[in-house]
Amino acid sequence: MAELFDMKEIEERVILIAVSTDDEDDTRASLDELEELVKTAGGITVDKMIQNRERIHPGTYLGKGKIDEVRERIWELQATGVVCDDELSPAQLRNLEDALDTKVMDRTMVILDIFASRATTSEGKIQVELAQLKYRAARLVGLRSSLSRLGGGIGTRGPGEKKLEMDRRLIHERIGQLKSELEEVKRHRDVIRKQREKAHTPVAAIVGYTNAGKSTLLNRLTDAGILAEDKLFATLDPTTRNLELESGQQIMLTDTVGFIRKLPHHLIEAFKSTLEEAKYSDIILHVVDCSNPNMDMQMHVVYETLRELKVEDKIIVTVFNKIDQKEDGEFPRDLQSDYQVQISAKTGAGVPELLDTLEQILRSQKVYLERVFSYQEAGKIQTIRKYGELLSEEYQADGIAVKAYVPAELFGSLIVTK
Ligand SMILES: Nc1nc2c(ncn2[C@@H]2O[C@H](COP(=O)(O)OP(=O)(O)OP(=O)(O)O)[C@@H](O)[C@H]2O)c(=O)[nH]1
Ligand SMILES: [Mg+2]
Repeated sequence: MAELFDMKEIEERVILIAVSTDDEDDTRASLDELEELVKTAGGITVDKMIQNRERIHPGTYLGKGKIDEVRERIWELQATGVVCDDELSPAQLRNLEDALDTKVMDRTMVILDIFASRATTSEGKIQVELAQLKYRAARLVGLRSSLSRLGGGIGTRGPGEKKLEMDRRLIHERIGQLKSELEEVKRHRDVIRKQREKAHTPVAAIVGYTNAGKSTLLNRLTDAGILAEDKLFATLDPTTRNLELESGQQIMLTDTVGFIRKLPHHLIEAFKSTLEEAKYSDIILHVVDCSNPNMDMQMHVVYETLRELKVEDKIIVTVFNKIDQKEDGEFPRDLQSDYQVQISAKTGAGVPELLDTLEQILRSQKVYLERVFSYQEAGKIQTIRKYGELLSEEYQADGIAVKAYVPAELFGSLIVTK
């Protein structure tokens, strides 16, 4: 699919537009974020305009007066297009394009475009293409009437429409094909997950708003060598690395794609198997950029998205990151989570506390075991060493006295004498 902003030709200079239905500060923050998204996608923002309205205009997104104003600004600034901060309906897109006589894009298109340029693995590419096609298929239905209008009078099927019928069929065929490819990838993922479960290695998923510092944290903890950038959606594909804690306990850490407000629905659907990494984890590490003025809203979006993905009843550690950059001395709080730590993934401050917290959680999920194992049972002590935490072992005449924390599911097999 073609790039949204054609970087090879002249610069794309766009005006960002939003409709504010209640809190204007919030709309402004959302527009600032859209500017970042546009920049990441290769475009330049030349102006930002907000219309205060009771609700979004169902036919044209903006009201008539504002449309005239925007048209004038486009001319003054020689803008090449506009980007709306909400996902437009097919009709809104068409009407606004007609009214402004310029290229109209929306937030969803920009996000899809960034995802498309970031996807590197075949899974990522399949997921992006699927999301793009679904978005496009919906728009084609809308475009039909306008194109057939071009084709001829009432009752004549215009050439435009015939082509669209064909496009639509091809698109649906391709969607079907992509879906079955995704199924295959998913099966593979399930196999790996089962293996992990069998190995009794706990998994922690690193989630959070885009640009919070998730990849930087994983790199800090495991030398994962993942690209961490001051750009939105630097990471699309999940990376998993093993980490050995001080007690010898192993834990798998998975870095995931970041969340953002108004994350397009088709993207969530297409990226479900990637986003679901969090669902199959034992612990959620929620990384929050506590130097960001919109921290509260970002945390809210993360919780909402987790709910949407049905990630429930998990132990959550809120990792307040970038404390090195936080200006006020206030202590950030998250009332929704069980554990909280403050760190700087960049400088390493607070990381030992985070590791301690992980040990503490994993230990609390284990049961205490104190028993004398006969010498024939020495193999079981190996098992404890591997999956649990061996506190002490003492060689006595009648066997080996052991004190340890072991995973609950192994407890039964360790106390029966064979
Ligand atoms: N000052 C400071 N900057 C940080 C810290 N942690 C991360 N960063 C910076 O924040 C930016 C984003 O970091 P990433 O690790 O790529 O963030 P991410 O959450 O993985 O972002 P996405 O993959 O895009 O969702 C980078 O420029 C990092 O260098 C920190 O503790 N302090
Ligand atoms: Mg990342």
